Amino acid sequence: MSEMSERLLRGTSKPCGVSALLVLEDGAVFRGSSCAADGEVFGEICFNTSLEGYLEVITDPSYAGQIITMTYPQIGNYGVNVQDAQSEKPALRGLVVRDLCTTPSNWRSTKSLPDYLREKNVVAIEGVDTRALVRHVRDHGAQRAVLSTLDTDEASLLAKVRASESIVGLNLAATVSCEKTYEFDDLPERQAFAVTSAGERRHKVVAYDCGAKRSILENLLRAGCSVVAVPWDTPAEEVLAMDPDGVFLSNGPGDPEAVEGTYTQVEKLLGKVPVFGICLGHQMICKAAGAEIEKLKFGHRGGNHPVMNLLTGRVEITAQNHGFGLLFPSLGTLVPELSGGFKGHEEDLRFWARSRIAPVVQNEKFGRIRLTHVNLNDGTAEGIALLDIPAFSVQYHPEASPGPTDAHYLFTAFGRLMDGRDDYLDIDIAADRLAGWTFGDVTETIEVKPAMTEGGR
Ligand SMILES: NC(=O)CC[C@H](N)C(=O)O
Repeated sequence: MSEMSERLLRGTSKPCGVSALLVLEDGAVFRGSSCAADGEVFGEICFNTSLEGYLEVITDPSYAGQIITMTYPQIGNYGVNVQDAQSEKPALRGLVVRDLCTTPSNWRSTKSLPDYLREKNVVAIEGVDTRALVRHVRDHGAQRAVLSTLDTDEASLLAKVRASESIVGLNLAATVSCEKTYEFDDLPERQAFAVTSAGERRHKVVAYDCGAKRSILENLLRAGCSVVAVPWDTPAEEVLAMDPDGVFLSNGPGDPEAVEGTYTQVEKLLGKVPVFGICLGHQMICKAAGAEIEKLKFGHRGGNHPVMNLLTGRVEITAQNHGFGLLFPSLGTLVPELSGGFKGHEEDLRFWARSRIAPVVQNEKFGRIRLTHVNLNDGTAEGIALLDIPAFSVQYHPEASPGPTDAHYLFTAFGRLMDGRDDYLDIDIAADRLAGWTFGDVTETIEVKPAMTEGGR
């Protein structure tokens, strides 16, 4: 066979590296070559369908405890721009790709992705049939996995993975939270935003950092907040003593049940100060309200998840990264007069999207809670708003990074909530975006720069 046809068969133009093995707990084996640091790592296998934004994914602290598979076949093409990183140190356990690019081309790139991964000691495998792997995970569900460049014996790795720790029940947020309280005041100029500087500081926000992506904190600055980040288990009394206008609950990794140190504090904060939660932060509000959280079969991770905003009927294309989700009926009993006359819960929440109704439940602790957002792919809950208390949250990522920016209006909404407005979620999403994410009331005209995607790519 010619060298070229061999390359075509392997789907990569690089010589084979050290052999590496990915073994799942159900016995599935995927062979490939080591393409970054050497080692043996254990974690939950998951996949992300984003077409770009690999550095943001790799550095998102929410991936602690997980081995990520990127479904896009070539990863690393535009190299590494450290400004895109969401944290200093990747928290993921390992990376699986079809083909890792060693010769990037982009004016913003300072190094290749394999060099960055080696520098950060991330174990990675390439040459894997990622389509087969993703189909396997979709059919058989998320599970424990081991990725090794040291041991290439399938039986030995299978025994090790079966003896490894599951992320269910583990408090991973504690491992990526900040150690002490700090002020976040760092807004690098990004090409993608018409608004490159922090807004006028109108609100003081205390942010629970359970592994916050920096772009979320940056967006709070753009939205006119000053931001003080506190560790995941900071007592509510300490937070209230700082006299904030609002409390933000960040994203974070792992099983929300295990993050009791946060949600028990959130329970005390709700009703005393406006609260906004994203992803794990959303789950913390749900847990504080006594709701049940389910583990999804294989999670939502990618940049094109359609979500309907039930208040407006508009569909947002959203960035997502979660493996657990709210069971909406567990929040309380349906209030028929606020739910289009319907008396019973629907398991598939797309029923409400089809009916164009944003149903309301009566929660034992916090009164009326409205379902505001529904995932149109699988009918799971994506957002809630408390009606008797100033608080709302979404399961997806309005900050994107990476992903579409349709949901940036939620940062505007948080500002309006802190202003005491009842109509805080009543925002013309398109106008909000076109204003270049001014995060204020969209009355002034602002020059919109042509690059409208995160990172200017
Ligand atoms: N990005 C996040 O905050 C993830 C939330 C949670 N750890 C989950 O996987 O469901």
